[in-house]
Amino acid sequence: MQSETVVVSEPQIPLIDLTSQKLKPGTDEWVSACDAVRIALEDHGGFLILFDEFDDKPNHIYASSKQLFDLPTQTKMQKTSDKPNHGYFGPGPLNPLFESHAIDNPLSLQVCQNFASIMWPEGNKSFSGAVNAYASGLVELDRKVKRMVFESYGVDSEKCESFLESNNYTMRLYKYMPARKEGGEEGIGAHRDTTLFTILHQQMHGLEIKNKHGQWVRVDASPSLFCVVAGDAFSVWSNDRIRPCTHQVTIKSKTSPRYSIGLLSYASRTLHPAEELVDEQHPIRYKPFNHYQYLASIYTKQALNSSQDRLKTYCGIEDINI
Ligand SMILES: O=C(O)CCC(=O)C(=O)O
Ligand SMILES: [Fe+2]
Repeated sequence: MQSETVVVSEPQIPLIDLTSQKLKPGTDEWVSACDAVRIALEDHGGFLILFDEFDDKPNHIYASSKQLFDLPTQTKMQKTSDKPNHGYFGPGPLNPLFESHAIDNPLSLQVCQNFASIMWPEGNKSFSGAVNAYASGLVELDRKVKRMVFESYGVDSEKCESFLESNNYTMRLYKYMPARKEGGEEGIGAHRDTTLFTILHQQMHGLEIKNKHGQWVRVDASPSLFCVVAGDAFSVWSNDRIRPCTHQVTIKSKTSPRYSIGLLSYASRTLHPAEELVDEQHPIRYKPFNHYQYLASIYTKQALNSSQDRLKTYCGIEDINI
């Protein structure tokens, strides 16, 4: 049953219902849903999902997130990462309202506990448990969506499972300070993610995604409403059948901070365009892709100042017919 709290202001982005009692693999409804997911991604690079297998975890995770962001800046900065773009971001001149933490491999309770013990020397079981449980629900959703895309493209399920095994997950917690201007303020500007997929959940509205008509679609907040956006790496796998979705966050509230959560997936092994998606009409578009090398390459000063398409610069193959 569709959750009563869901209101999508401008539903020009497909909304797919993956709530628990529906959609058993093998049924006609399942096959149509797989096609709907693929078409939404091909058309818009993203879509909205209703998913309700979280019980009351959203409240727990947001209470934990608030507790984390309330810590002193010095404490929060103690968490660093060897992986590019996987550390803590404090508010800066470019994004003055935005702050974010990354927890790499949140499916491991040990990792979540290690993170918590950097933030709270005595540990914080409630925090690590909430992050681990919410991440597990999001990973389940991510895998479901990817299986649906593979199935709709007719890619063998063994290949799909092997692809899923090679995905790395990072959970990001976000906080945005209230807007300082009448009419709202940019929380994070228009951008595309570098991931395979990013699954976003928000406690307060603010997320906007650009649909295939170039319109900004506002996504309302609800415990069971998620937004999937494809990132650069999925263009490589899909050989450009699926292009990344541009999105941004606009902060309207002048009183309350906005909290949101992202599950970001990365390829831990070299990624190649799927052979099923390469043919005469769709010549191969990308060379083998190393995700973490790619991240390291695009955050250099030179790359950040370049107007070229960052993915094509890194591993694009020129179309010999042009
Ligand atoms: O806060 C959100 O809803 C989205 C954040 C986002 O798009 C990002 O950090 O890449
Ligand atoms: Fe993003």
